[in-house]
Amino acid sequence: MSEPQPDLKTTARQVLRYVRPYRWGAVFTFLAYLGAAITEPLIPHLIKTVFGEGFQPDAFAIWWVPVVLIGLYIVRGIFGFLGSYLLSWTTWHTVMDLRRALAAALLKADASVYTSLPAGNAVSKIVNDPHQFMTLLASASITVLRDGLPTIATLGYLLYLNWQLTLLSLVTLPLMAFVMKRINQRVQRIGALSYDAQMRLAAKVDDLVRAWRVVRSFDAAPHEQEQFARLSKDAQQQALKNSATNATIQPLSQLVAAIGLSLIITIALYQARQHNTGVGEFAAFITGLLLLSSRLRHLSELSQPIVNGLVIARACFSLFQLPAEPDTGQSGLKTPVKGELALKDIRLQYPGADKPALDGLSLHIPAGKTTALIGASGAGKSSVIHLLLGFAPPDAGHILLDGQDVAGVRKADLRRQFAVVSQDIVLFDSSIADNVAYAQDKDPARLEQVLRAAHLWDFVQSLPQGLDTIVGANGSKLSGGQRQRLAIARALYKEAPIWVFDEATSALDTESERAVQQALEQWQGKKTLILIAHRLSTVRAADAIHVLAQGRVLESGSHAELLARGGAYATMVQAQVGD
Ligand SMILES: Nc1ncnc2c1ncn2[C@@H]1O[C@H](COP(=O)(O)OP(=O)(O)OP(=O)(O)O)[C@@H](O)[C@H]1O
Repeated sequence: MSEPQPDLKTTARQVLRYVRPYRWGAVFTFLAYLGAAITEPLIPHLIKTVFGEGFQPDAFAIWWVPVVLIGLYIVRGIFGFLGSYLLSWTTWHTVMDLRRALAAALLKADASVYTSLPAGNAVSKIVNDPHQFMTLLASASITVLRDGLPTIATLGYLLYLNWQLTLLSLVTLPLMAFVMKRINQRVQRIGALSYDAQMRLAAKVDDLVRAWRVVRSFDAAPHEQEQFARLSKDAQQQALKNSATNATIQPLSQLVAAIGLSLIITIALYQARQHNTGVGEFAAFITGLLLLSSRLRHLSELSQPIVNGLVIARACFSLFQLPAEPDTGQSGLKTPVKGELALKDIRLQYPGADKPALDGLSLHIPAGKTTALIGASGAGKSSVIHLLLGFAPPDAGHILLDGQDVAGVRKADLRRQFAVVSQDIVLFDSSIADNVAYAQDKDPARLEQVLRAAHLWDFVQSLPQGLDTIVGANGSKLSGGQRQRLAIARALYKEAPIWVFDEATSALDTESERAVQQALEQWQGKKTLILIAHRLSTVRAADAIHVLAQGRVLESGSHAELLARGGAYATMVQAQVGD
């Protein structure tokens, strides 16, 4: 996310693209505010009539004044309501589309993105930012409509009353424009710094929630509090700088307006004395001018929400620049997929790593058999799974599924063949049934079958809400073993020919693990099972065991064969038995 930032005009065009589908909302908002604006010059006109004619005995009936005035404000009120409701309608529809598009960009981002994007920042960018910048931009549009349209109307009326004087009153505009330009540049720079400071704060809060157990067990609350306070102070300082810059806008614009206004009133008064203009016309002109100057002041303060809003929009749109996961595969898989895998001379080096994770690895995983991958931590076992699922392409070598090179296969087709229980269990804050039948239809009979196989059925039955029990954020209401078993049930529920269990039973007691293994026997011969485990008792019944070391296969065979060989596997078994 360190590419050069687009300028704010590009960002503004991008925002407008999202508003375009709701342009009729914007058009009707405009019309409502136009209606309200048209009533504006009627006020000085009314004053002119009251002052100019109202004091003569044969003038209009007195009751006419309250009727017209109240009527005028009722009409203004209706237009005002419609204007602000329609603007909200347009804004919220745009926010919804923006959020959808941002979430879509995140969902198709490359796997590498997820190692560098803090979840808190993603939340902020997708949930908060669109609302925040659209609110700022909408408030700016309201000012444009509420103040811009009456400005034009009043200006027209003033030109009609006294065009020379009106033109003279516009001399302060270039001065105002110059002052605003200088301030805007500063608002833009400091706004971006303030946004970054807030993102760092969001990332910290994300850490605090995720790591609460570590924080407490290390008694590190004061340490975290101190770090949070530092980041928070940083954000506050940037925000204050931002406010200070924004706050200079008002006094400066008022000063410029006051200069212009005093000039005009003096000249108008002089003209009135010279030409003996009526009191009514003078009063109308000054009232109009005062209304105009306050409107113009509001308009001059407009740049602040616009620049601030666009700075946030630009930062939020950085999600659109995330590299999407490449999916160059064109073909599907030949069905039915049996689930035979072959890895040939595979090399994989993660970006930024100084040595390859897999280095000339070759493996054959027969269909319908249980294949175990074992080896020391960092040997490359999970990296094999990373590649099998197409999260990254190998730097060299080929992966074949049923003899077909997967490089040419569409990612979705490939991934449909795998059901994975990974080392880090991820559960959704939803019901047990939702977690098991994730993104699929719920079939009660199958739910029971897989929950029984995962040795979790009795537990689910004992819960008052049963399958509808909500498991909490990432399954926080379950024990470690229950979370693992739920993840196993989810994998079993998916109709995939290949199952991958990466340390899937590490949190289970021996008895539960054995029960799960026995239950899995009903699928024996029908599924390809890849087991990764540190606990060697978990893999001893596997059809083939491959020992990995430093990204390649060290030795392969069944439990008995490897024991007989007396190599690395035999040493590992002895060490664990010794333990
Ligand atoms: N995203 C990543 N970026 C950089 N290096 C990585 C990344 N993921 C893994 N590695 C490195 O690749 C090597 C192999 O890691 P891998 O996770 O495949 O090992 P493993 O055998 O599964 O280990 P364990 O038994 O501890 O899970 C390690 O040296 C690790 O540091």
